Amino acid sequence: MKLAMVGVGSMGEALLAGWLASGVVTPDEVGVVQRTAERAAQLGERYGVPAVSLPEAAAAETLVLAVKPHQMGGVLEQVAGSLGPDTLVVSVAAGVTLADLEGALPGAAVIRVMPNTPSLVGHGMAGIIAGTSADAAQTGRVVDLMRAVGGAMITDEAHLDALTALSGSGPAYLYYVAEAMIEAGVHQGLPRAQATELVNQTFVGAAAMLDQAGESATVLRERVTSPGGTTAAALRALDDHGVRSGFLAAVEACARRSAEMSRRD
Ligand SMILES: NC(=O)C1=CN([C@@H]2O[C@H](COP(=O)(O)OP(=O)(O)OC[C@H]3O[C@@H](n4cnc5c(N)ncnc54)[C@H](O)[C@@H]3O)[C@@H](O)[C@H]2O)C=CC1
Ligand SMILES: O=C(O)[C@@H]1CCC=N1
Repeated sequence: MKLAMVGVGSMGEALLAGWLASGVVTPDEVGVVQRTAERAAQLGERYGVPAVSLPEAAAAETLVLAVKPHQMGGVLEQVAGSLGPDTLVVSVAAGVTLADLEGALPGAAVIRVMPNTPSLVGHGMAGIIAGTSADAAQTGRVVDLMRAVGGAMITDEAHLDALTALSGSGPAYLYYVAEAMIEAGVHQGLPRAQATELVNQTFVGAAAMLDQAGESATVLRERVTSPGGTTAAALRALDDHGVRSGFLAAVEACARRSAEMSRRD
């Protein structure tokens, strides 16, 4: 088996669907471990991937662990007993350190990844940290997997809390802003469906500009802001309401929480 996944929830399914859509793996090369037969059947129907046992998964070329952080201890214990000699273990869990993973799986090649859910549509962003026993070819394999569903950045564990606070949790901040803008449009008297279309497409357009226009966010914002015009009035209101410092505080809180989770015992 080329790739097995334990825990196919929000993040696991985003990765699985993205990888299958990209063709980097095919359904016959994949196995999923699920807790309920119902969910396993659903994934089989949706993606054509078979359910496998945990020992079978633990012998795969690449074993992706995508359970919640507090579920990881139990899963690692089970994996340890049947890990294949050449199996590369990839954990996407926040707050489960390389030391935790390598302590539970002595001698195993382990790589930590912090992905995000836009992997589902091929626009993810992932931070990648190789453990002490992972070689360059194994790291390259994970980089290829993550590039198949978006961007990938090799980093070190010291930067992972900050990376989590930007790209790991970041999509939620943008959805939050989108929700607030839609609500504001409704307050202005627009039908909700129209407000939603206007906001969603504005996000798509602004994201494409950040990606493709070759200009910084600052330059792009300045181009929208006519002196003394409507945008300047709006941005002034955002500053008056502390939105910029709200984002600084949010990123700090996220990074702090990520660090706390890594220290739990
Ligand atoms: N949701 C997100 O945007 C991101 C999540 N992550 C990480 O991904 C991991 C999963 O998060 P979510 O997908 O949001 O959680 P989730 O709760 O949606 O998914 C976890 C899945 O694991 C399954 N599971 C639990 N124990 C299992 C076991 N022993 N055997 C087989 N399956 C088992 C659950 O049934 C569930 O489907 C977490 O560690 C999180 O830190 C990382 C980056 C982004
Ligand atoms: O909220 C969380 O803990 C996970 C990790 C990054 C995004 N979601």
